[in-house]
Amino acid sequence: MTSPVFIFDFDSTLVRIETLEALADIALSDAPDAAAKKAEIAALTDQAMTGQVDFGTALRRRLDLLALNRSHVEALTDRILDEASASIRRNVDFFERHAERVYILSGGFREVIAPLAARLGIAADHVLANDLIYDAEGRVTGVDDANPLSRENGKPEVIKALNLTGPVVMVGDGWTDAEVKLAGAASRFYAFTEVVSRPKVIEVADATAASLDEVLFAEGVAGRWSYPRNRIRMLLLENIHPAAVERLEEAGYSVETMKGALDEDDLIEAIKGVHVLGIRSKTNVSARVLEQADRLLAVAAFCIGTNQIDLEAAAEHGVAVFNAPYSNTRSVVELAIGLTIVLMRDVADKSAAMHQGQWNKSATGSRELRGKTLGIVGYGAIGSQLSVLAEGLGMRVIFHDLSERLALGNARRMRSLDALLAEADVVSLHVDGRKDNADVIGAAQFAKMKPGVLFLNLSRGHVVDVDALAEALKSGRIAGAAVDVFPEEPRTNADPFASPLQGLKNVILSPHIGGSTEEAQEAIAEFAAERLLGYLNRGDTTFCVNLPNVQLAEVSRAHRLLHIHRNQPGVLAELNRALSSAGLNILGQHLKTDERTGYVITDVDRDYDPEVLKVLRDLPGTVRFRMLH
Ligand SMILES: NC(=O)c1ccc[n+]([C@@H]2O[C@H](COP(=O)([O-])OP(=O)(O)OC[C@H]3O[C@@H](n4cnc5c(N)ncnc54)[C@H](O)[C@@H]3O)[C@@H](O)[C@H]2O)c1
Ligand SMILES: O=C(O)CC[C@@H](O)C(=O)O
Repeated sequence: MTSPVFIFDFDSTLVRIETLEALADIALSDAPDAAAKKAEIAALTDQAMTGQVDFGTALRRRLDLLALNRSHVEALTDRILDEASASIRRNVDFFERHAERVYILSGGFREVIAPLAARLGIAADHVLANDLIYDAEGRVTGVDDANPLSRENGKPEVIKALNLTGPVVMVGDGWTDAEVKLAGAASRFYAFTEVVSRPKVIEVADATAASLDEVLFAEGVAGRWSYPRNRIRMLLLENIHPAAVERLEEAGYSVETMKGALDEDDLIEAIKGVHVLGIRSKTNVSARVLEQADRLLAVAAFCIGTNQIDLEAAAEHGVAVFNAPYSNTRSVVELAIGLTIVLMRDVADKSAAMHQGQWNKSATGSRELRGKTLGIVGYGAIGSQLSVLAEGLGMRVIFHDLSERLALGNARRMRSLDALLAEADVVSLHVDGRKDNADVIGAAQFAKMKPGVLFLNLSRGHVVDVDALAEALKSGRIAGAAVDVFPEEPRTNADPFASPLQGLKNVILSPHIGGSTEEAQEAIAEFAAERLLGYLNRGDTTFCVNLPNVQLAEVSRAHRLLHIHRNQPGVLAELNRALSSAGLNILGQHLKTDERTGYVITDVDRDYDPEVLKVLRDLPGTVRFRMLH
């Protein structure tokens, strides 16, 4: 089959701007009547692009309004590469590979288009555009009237004159692009809507393309197993920072967001057709949810904790789970320090009293941090940072951890939890949320703490028996507590909150905000979005918490086969036998296993019989098979 000739419009298609509007911003930057002129130019662009004013008239009227000179045009030319539309930037490889069958056809100006054409590997004689005419002082006096592109219906005329052979595919956002198809100069016309969507153009188009990926997919250019990114649906719950949405959309994926968490039944409904789920700590991704998730490839916890996800069930379904293990740790540590000081000075109750009109200036029971012993339970990413900051404030630090951890500074490791509880003036919990950690601190542990101790939990709610904590506070054994996490937490800000700790003296309750700072949320969004992109685009499982971790480079001039299987004997041998009997040329292969799962990544030459893919999908032990190119 002859590969089609692709003809691309420039403005609002290859680039996300309209050239004349961008030139107006530059040329009219100091003009007193700039706003009115720009509005007139934008209206003329729109009228020309929807076919209400003929193109030649609109072009000349806009140039008259602008009073352009060479420096204005050069200023735009200099930055035009930065204006390339997102899906064009993603597919530079397509242009480079097919340059001899790609044309740029534009009512815009050749010199503005030239740098992007060069970047995409498109030869100068494949750039069909208007030529600006300058006077001796470098002022633009108009365009070359002999060029058909300066007139109404110029685009079809220029295409017909090329006498192209084989199918001709026109891609553009405007009416002048639709005219190419309507005049019979193109076999197929895609209304390109990534930058702007014009209903009148869509109406006459053969198909709508929200990105270049859609066009390539429909035309079978990138291989018939490719999948346009905008068809990959991502659902982000729990008010995830917009930086994630921005990054994922920029990469071409379709992202939907919701402010709160969903309960199991609502999540089961919402997850249908979703390829990627983003959550924080309040959405439970249970085995039942995973069972019903018909398209799910990955879950990202935009936080540290992953105890809300059934990691084993996810692995059994070949669903990769990622989190952001470090991005909010500093925020938690700062809050723990702040809360400790506030508890030591009883500031929260004193402040509440003052709001009621009571002045209680007293030093009784107020203490400095300096010289006190902080007992950290769980010396991981957060506990160990807290250790360093607390020592910096003059505290003595002791810690207890189930695993062997390097003691930082002068911190002392305690052999048992009991030994730590017996010595600490402040006990701060930073253990992970594994199920076994339920009620790690209960009545027996409170009884072992020093009388007058302060207690903090910023880890997970189920780790502490809250009724026992309430009793220990009421009895005065514990002088104060700060609790950020609870066994039952409201799913949204609109849901009610209840706890036996409410109303108790010197108790600070916070709504699970240890990691809720702008810095942390933005950093998490960026980190987790990158992990998702790495997995979707490259198969990279670095930081994946339930599949073997493999760090991978971009797929380059190869097809990448990703095979997740149960870790049972013989799968790799079977897989390689299938590849070799299909005559595939293997360019590279990685295998990583954990006790449950095997993950094989195989890069192969592009030429092979697609039937082999069916064999790989059906290999015994296969959990999931995916292909990238
Ligand atoms: N409040 C918040 O907003 C917030 C923010 C971030 C993290 N967190 C929570 O904070 C906790 C700590 O996070 P992290 O990133 O430091 O985790 P981490 O996994 O780096 O460290 C946890 C440490 O606790 C140890 N541990 C586990 N169970 C233990 C036990 N029973 N006794 C002693 N040690 C035990 C582990 O060996 C590990 O070293 C997690 O539960 C996390 O979900 C809360
Ligand atoms: O943002 C959240 O919902 C959870 C924050 C924190 O508990 C975490 O696990 O990182």
